[in-house]
Amino acid sequence: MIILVMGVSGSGKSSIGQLLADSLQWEFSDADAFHSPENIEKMRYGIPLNDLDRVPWLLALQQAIQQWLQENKNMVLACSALKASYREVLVLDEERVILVYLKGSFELIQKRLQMRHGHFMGEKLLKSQFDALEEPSGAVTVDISEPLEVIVQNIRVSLGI
Ligand SMILES: Nc1ncnc2c1ncn2[C@@H]1O[C@H](COP(=O)(O)OP(=O)(O)OP(=O)(O)O)[C@@H](O)[C@H]1O
Ligand SMILES: O=C(O)[C@H](O)[C@@H](O)[C@H](O)[C@H](O)CO
Repeated sequence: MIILVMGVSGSGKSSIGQLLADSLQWEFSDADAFHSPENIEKMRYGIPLNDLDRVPWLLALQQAIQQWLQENKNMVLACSALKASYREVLVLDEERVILVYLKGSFELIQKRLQMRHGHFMGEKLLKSQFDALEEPSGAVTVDISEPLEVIVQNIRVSLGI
């Protein structure tokens, strides 16, 4: 099974995804590693990615997901997956690709991004992330104002794993 941890930049996908994977003793993958150098540069310069920029990235992720499913691998994938059309590319099997949505306010996430250093994605892009976000229906939704360990536990309880 693949747990796809989604949400805007700074919602905690990498932190929560890694902790969740550790607690389950599953592998963790971060969709940031699938971006082209051009996409990373764009974000570093504070330019939001558009739909076209995200196509090769989504297709590379789709290929990875397909392989994990074929291998019957248990994986946690951290990926923004902001729009419904992007999720359609990624959720290749509704029973085995499970969405976990990290939900939080603009203000809370902005504060966290202001404190985060050494990451190519700055606070400047947060508004564009919320503009692009189409909240998922039918996902496990968690409140990110809680401490990390509590969030991980809430996800595990909701998924029954
Ligand atoms: N529940 C939490 N409580 C306190 N701090 C948190 C929590 N979740 C995340 N953070 C902090 O908020 C910042 C953003 O988290 P993180 O980098 O995991 O988000 P992200 O969604 O992976 O971001 P991006 O998409 O930009 O890579 C980090 O500095 C992280 O330590
Ligand atoms: O779709 C997007 O705009 C991008 O995927 C971003 O969300 C970043 O990958 C990530 O969130 C920053 O690290």
